[in-house]
Amino acid sequence: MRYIDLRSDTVTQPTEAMRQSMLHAEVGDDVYGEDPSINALEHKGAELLGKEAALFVPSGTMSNLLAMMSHCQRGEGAVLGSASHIYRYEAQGSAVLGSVALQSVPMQADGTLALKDVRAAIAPDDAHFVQTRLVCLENTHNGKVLPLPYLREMRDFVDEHGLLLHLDGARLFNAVVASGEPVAAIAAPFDSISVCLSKGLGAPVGSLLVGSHGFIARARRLRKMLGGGMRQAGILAQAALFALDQHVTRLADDHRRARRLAEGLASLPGVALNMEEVQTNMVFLRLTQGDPATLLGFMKERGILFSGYGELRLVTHLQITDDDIDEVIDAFTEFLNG
Ligand SMILES: Cc1ncc(COP(=O)(O)O)c(CN[C@H](C(=O)O)[C@H](C)O)c1O
Repeated sequence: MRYIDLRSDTVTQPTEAMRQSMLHAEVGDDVYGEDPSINALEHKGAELLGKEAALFVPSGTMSNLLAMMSHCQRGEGAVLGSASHIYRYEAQGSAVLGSVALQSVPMQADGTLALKDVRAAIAPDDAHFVQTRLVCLENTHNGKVLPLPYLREMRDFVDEHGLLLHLDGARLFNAVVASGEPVAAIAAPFDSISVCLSKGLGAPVGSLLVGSHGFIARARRLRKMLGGGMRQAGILAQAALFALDQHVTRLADDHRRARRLAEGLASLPGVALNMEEVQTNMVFLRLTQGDPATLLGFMKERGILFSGYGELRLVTHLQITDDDIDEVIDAFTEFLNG
């Protein structure tokens, strides 16, 4: 059975054209630095984001972990949003494996961290406290694009306080397409950026961690220590190169479909949905009538999957079509008009 799978853009599958590209990838042993496709991808990633170097990493979670461990020594602290992926959905790996203290602050409705909250979280220079070293942002956050002026303001803030700045840019290219800003402009304020290739871009595996030569050299050693050294993974890197060439501008289709889905659902009785938050490929909604678990079961019977409890999340992506959007709106209408 083919599902209309709106659980996440992590479910994207390689297209036939991408598979053909993968088939002919040049490969080598990446631990020796000899995989031509991985080297090409890392070079392209660094160049695109305007940084010195990049590292191909098996997952976004590992990419963020390497950033935290490369920036922060054992016992140093990182300030990040309490609803950020690094804080909530990466098993606190930075703390467990990297001994980095995670200093969470509230996230504002638009996905930003209030400077006053970040300032308050910075530990005083006193042996009773950790030494705060890093601030982490997430763009997009729950599908919302962080404004470029805010990113530049945060850069000035961390410079003022002698801190470093990391971006969890799992959906960076969604932010690029939605904002119209060049990727290098969005990346410029950050010391390091993690970019997922396996979400909306449609590669089967992988992320790129981008930063300075020294930072990436440390991250490369830590990746090996964590067992992330890869051999002939150029097959995967070639998919990512294909995605960067062919799947960036089409993210606008995902955004258009998400907006159309949201507009179709927002008008239904029993749905609470904020259209202003539908900025890229994610639609969040709450039911004001009916039980979310009952809805999820009703939808699954009709071959429609999405996630969330309380607040529901529907994510459009490479394999979601215009007809799928119509079908989902019709199914919601049937459920809510009972
Ligand atoms: C902002 C951000 N940063 C990092 C990651 C981790 O990427 P992976 O480790 O899954 O490759 C994710 C994955 N997000 C997944 C999803 O959205 O379905 C789940 C929640 O882990 C993410 O959303």
